[in-house]
Amino acid sequence: MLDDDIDTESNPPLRVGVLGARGRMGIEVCKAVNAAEDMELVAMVDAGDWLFNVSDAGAEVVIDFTRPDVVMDNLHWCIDQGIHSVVGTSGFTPDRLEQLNTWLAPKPDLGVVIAPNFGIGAVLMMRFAQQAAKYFDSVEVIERHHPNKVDAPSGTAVRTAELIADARATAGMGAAPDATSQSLAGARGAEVEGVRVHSIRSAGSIAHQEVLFGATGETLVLKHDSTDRASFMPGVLLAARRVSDLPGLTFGIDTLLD
Ligand SMILES: NC(=O)C1=CN([C@@H]2O[C@H](COP(=O)(O)OP(=O)(O)OC[C@H]3O[C@@H](n4cnc5c(N)ncnc54)[C@H](OP(=O)(O)O)[C@@H]3O)[C@@H](O)[C@H]2O)C=CC1
Ligand SMILES: O=C(O)C1=N[C@H](C(=O)O)C[C@H](O)C1
Repeated sequence: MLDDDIDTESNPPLRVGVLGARGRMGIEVCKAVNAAEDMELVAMVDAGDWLFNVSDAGAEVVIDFTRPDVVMDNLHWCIDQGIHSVVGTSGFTPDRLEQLNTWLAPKPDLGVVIAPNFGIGAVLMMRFAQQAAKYFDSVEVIERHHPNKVDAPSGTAVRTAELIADARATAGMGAAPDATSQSLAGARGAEVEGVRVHSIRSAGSIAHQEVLFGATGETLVLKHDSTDRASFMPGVLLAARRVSDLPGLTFGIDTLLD
């Protein structure tokens, strides 16, 4: 559904390098790139491997699913090398995005696409949450992930909370009127721009989120489940195909879907 018209006759395959290639997402990305007729997987790099494997192999686009603590160094290197990047790794604060813009400034033709979530359903959930936000006084985000996730809250939950907070501010709404008092630290979750976010880590889970809205006499629950990491691949491949035509920094894949 997200496939572009792919002309494999006249165009040489897109040369792709994957960072974090031995991780949960990296393995899935390598599989998806290998299966894409218009792409060639030219480099697989994981912790301890030499980044220059990517440039030596002539990669045009790097796909990074590594860790929040290493992704900025990877991106700095890719930008220096003039390689476009598609990034799923979480942990992008406004400061980090500003830093990336500084690094990108002298490279006007280079593209970086960063998405908190490449799943189409998750992108729509965030969009719907943003639309619903101004109609409900109460809102909380509950995310659930596999037990080995390194960060909490998830990047998706943070982005969802930011979008909700923006929509509430635009509508002139204040903070949610609900009690924040707690007799045990953490019971009311973490606060992201005034929106409560709750993180669950559990065996048997992959990536799940609910956004719970409340108003007098009614609730609205937006729920999204990634039950397989394959769910992220159409979005990742779409971004890889488009990134060279998107100079500068693109945050989220919303604009690529419309
Ligand atoms: N945007 C999206 O749609 C999605 C985003 N994610 C995000 O992607 C990231 C990765 O998730 P996941 O695959 O589950 O994590 P994993 O821990 O399974 O994979 C990360 C891999 O990167 C490796 N790595 C560490 N440092 C480097 C480095 N400097 N260069 C290259 N590789 C390195 C790790 O090695 P080692 O284990 O030895 O450290 C590991 O193999 C997370 O931030 C997660 O939140 C996940 C799913 C979807
Ligand atoms: O670590 C994961 O698994 C995921 N990470 C991303 C996030 O932090 O939001 C995207 C998705 O939720 C899966």
